[in-house]
Amino acid sequence: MSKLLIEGGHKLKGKVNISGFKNAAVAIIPASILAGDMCVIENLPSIEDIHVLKEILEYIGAEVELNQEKKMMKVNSSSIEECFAPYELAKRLRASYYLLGAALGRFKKARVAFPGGCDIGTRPIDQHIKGFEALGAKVKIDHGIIHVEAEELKGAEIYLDVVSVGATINIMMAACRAKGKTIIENAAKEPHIVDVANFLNAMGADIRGAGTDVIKINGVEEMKGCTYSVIPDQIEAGTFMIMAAGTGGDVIIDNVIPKHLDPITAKLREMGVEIQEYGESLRVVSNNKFKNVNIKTLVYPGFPTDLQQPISALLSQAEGTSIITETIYEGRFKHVDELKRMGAKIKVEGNVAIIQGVDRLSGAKVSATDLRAGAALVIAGLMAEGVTEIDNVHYIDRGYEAIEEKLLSLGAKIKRVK
Ligand SMILES: CC(=O)N[C@H]1[C@@H](OP(=O)(O)OP(=O)(O)OC[C@H]2O[C@@H](n3ccc(=O)[nH]c3=O)[C@H](O)[C@@H]2O)O[C@H](CO)[C@@H](O)[C@@H]1O
Ligand SMILES: C=C(OP(=O)(O)O)C(=O)O
Repeated sequence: MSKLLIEGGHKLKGKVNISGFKNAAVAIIPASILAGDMCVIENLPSIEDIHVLKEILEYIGAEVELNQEKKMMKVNSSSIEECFAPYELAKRLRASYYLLGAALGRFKKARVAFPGGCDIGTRPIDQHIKGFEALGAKVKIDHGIIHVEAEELKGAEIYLDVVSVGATINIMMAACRAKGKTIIENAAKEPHIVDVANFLNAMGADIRGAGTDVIKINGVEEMKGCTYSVIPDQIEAGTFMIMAAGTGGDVIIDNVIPKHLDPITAKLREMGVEIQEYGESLRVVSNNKFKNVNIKTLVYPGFPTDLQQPISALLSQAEGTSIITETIYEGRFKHVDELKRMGAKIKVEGNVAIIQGVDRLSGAKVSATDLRAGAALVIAGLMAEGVTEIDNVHYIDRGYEAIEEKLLSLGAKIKRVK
């Protein structure tokens, strides 16, 4: 088991390159099986979730070559005959459920055990099921396995009761191979929805409207392989912006799509952080003094829930009282008890965290309870006086490529120990 040791109080300076978007990549890899052909996926982040997906695709019979140096994966899915992802594999990440939509589209059938992912509250899949059923599939849950099967998939109008990233992507994938037109209303608009739709279109799908709340998909008879490059990681970029701010740093966050970062940029500016935008990069300059702000997590283009935990670490050193309202996941405050070990003053009442800023956090032994909780603790460790020791680093490795190397190159004092 690895731990991260961080000596706080060092200003981050320099330039950091943002990797490919985890949440887009983990959908694009399963989506690649829709074609039954060779797909080349570029700009992949080197993170644990990608390795797990490689194992799953190989298990179901695909030929997969992952070139870490080139950040590229080749998937030849022509040899897959059916899709069964057992518990041991499916539970290792959330995105295993994308095999349902992709395999339903291609084979009209799939069996996938319930997915895993971060424990941040209840994560139902009723909207995925509603979408598959609307397309004509029968869905059965038996001994922890989700079975989907259709004689024929037919385009349908589907109104999502809840705006769901996963359900939007899953339905979009299955609908690519349905007969006729599917319309998803109240669809999610996150940047990775657009990226997955662009990838599917590059494979020959006919999807319009991704990025708005109405997505129209005309089913196609055939799809083909393609080469595609994943967009930069909005959440990794936001995390580094917060790290730069929290250390009173001056950092260029390179290889980003600044528009995707607008909700974070706006909040950091409100807190008094200076942010300049240049084409594909942002410069974050901070004087280490932060005004209190209120934040409500919302679907895109609102403030992303995935950055709620990281920014709460920063707010723990802001002037006065800040209030965070978490509207997406009721269990996303597990990091608060860990921040309290470091001297943060935070009270959680239901889905609201009331943060009373303190002058300085102090390094302590803490534990990552999930991916973004881990990121929050790294931020707290960088800001704190003394040494912070973070265990359960495997959560962080699920979603951040080479976090300590990137931080070391910016002047942080961080080391991984076994
Ligand atoms: C791999 C991936 O991309 N993960 C992201 C994805 O997760 P994920 O796709 O699982 O999250 P959803 O967008 O589906 O969930 C949003 C909300 O909808 C609810 N819901 C969802 C599906 C459903 O069938 N029924 C239902 O009620 C969930 O409980 C939650 O409250 O979007 C989340 C919200 O931006 C992010 O935190 C995750 O990082
Ligand atoms: C919650 C997250 O991931 P997942 O949905 O893969 O658990 C995340 O990326 O913050």
